[in-house]
Amino acid sequence: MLLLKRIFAAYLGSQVAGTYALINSLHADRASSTSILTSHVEKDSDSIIASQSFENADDWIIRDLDNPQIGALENCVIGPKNVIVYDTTLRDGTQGESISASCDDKLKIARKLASFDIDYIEAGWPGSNPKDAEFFRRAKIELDDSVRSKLVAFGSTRRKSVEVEKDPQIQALLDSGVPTICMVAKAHPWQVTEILRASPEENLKMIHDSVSYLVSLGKVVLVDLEHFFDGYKADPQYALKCCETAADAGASCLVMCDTNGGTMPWEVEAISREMVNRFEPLKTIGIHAHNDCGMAVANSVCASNAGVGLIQGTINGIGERTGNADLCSIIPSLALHVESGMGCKENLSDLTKLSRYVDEILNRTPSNTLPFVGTSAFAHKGGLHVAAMERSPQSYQHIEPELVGNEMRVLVSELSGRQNIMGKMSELFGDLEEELKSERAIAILNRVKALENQGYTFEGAEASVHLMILHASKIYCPPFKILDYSAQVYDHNMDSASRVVASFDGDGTSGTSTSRATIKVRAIVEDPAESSLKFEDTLSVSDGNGPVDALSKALMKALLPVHPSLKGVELVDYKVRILDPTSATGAATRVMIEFREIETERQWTTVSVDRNVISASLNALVDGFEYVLIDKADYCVVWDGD
Ligand SMILES: CC(=O)SCCNC(=O)CCNC(=O)[C@H](O)C(C)(C)COP(=O)(O)OP(=O)(O)OC[C@H]1O[C@@H](n2cnc3c(N)ncnc32)[C@H](O)[C@@H]1OP(=O)(O)O
Ligand SMILES: CC(C)C(=O)C(=O)O
Repeated sequence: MLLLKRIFAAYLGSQVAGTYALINSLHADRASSTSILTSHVEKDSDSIIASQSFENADDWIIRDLDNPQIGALENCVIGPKNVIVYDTTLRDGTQGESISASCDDKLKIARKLASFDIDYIEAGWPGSNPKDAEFFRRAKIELDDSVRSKLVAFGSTRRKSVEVEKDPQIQALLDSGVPTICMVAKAHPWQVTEILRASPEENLKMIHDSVSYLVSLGKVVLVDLEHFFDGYKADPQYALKCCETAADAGASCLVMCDTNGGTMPWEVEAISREMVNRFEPLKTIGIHAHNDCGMAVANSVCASNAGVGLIQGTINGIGERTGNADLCSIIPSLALHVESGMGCKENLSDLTKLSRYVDEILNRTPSNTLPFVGTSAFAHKGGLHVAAMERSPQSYQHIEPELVGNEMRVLVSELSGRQNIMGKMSELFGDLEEELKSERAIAILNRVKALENQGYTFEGAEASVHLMILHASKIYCPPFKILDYSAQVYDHNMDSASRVVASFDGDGTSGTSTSRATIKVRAIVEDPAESSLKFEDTLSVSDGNGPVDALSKALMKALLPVHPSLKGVELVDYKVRILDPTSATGAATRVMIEFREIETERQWTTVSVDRNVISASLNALVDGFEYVLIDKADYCVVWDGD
């Protein structure tokens, strides 16, 4: 107790009353957050005493949490067990190829990140373009004040021959109006002399002037030390000098950047440990890793293991070149495998939604293979895997998918075993007699393997697998079937504008081809007079942009009077793949069609293979319509013999 009093007295000295954290500086102890005591103290008051005893006075350091000029990031609890999550999707993420976000998009993503409780959201470079400046103007009004996340404006140190007060880019950072600023500074002597074309001393002055100016105006400043790891390896003294200059000027956090993404995890861990020993806990140490060697997540996790307190990254790993460290991997890895503390940990089950939302807003096709959040992250294909999963889900999963809001899936393909099919049968029919299930599963499995050998692929077409299982059951009756069909294409002007040569010798008119399809459908309908079901045949004709479009419309026209709910079904994708290109126009084609039901947003895909692309397309269309009707038809009839 006496010791504690002495430490506070020694450290507070001339300080004013305020909130202080007492932190054990022995890094080995950092894993335990009990080594940290935060206390509101009155100067010279005895009330600071906590009912804990402290063994070794020299191991304790006081951090002033009210004064950003001295302190590290506010309320940050450091150590491998606690991490501050810093998102740069809206800044470095948008530096990725083909990624562009409007101001509205950025606001939507910022709101989503805030609802996930990300600690810091780096939202853009206001000195770079009007859109980013507008973002900060609108964010002040449109982002809810109650969100815990802090918005960060990004910029660089002042230009080499410009006074800091007159640097327009620094002014834009101030104009952003946010209290937290992150600025990039060079930390590699070669980069300074060759790229900035400044002297090493000039660079230090640029860092000092820029940080101290912003801090003097009350800003909390993080410094992103560009090329830090390469700089540290080339000239550790200079890299550390850059850090010390930033720290002395009042920066709260020093972020080590692996800008070129070429540093290995063991190097990151060793250098991070040096930095933590030197600067923590008075300053927070952070990491910003790029993925050029595919090491960005590993590097970030290793840095955390060395005691780094802040990790920068982006959602889905988007960013310059091969991207940034993916927060969708780092957050769950640290939360679930390292058991680190994080502000957003409670929202972990929303992670998959967050990942897909960001892709949707940025108009990107989500990558299936993303760890934790991809649709394949918990998809099981190999027969042995699926059989083992049936006995215990732990056999081939590192976590329960629900923890990150994802789901387990079983794929059916030529690599399946009985269990892949039996699982699907249980989903469809509930409890079936085990022997019957196993017998049928083998028959279905053999058919799957034979069809995949012909070019079918079932793992992306679960609706077709579902139908195959139903059709194998003696009691299933499809709600309709096609009795016959024909499709024609008619063109009376081959010089129309749709030919590439039309601009030379055509008459410039638009395409003149017409496609027409005729289809005869037998559907099961209710007979109100008899209170029973009966078959009804309909012949329908439709024109379309091409023969497949005409067939799709004719089929819809025949089915709608019987099944009005089909009105809400649309085709969202139609893929054709030639399976044996050497057969040229006579090649077998695989058609995959993706459907969507607007009301429920349910999506499903069907597959068919045929040497005739029209037949393959019609079969996939029929399967798609049949699949959606299964849930809606509550009857079960056997066809009358034919
Ligand atoms: C590692 C990173 O990802 S850092 C972030 C990178 N992001 C971006 O560049 C996106 C936003 N950038 C932009 O909009 C523009 O590049 C701007 C507005 C910042 C600057 O545009 P311009 O004034 O036309 O400069 P330009 O893009 O050619 O950059 C080169 C200048 O920046 C200076 N510069 C580069 N890094 C720094 C730095 N850390 N501190 C100060 N100046 C720097 C260079 O010395 C050079 O100036 P000089 O010609 O006087 O020597
Ligand atoms: C500005 C910093 C953080 C950066 O993007 C990098 O060094 O890669």
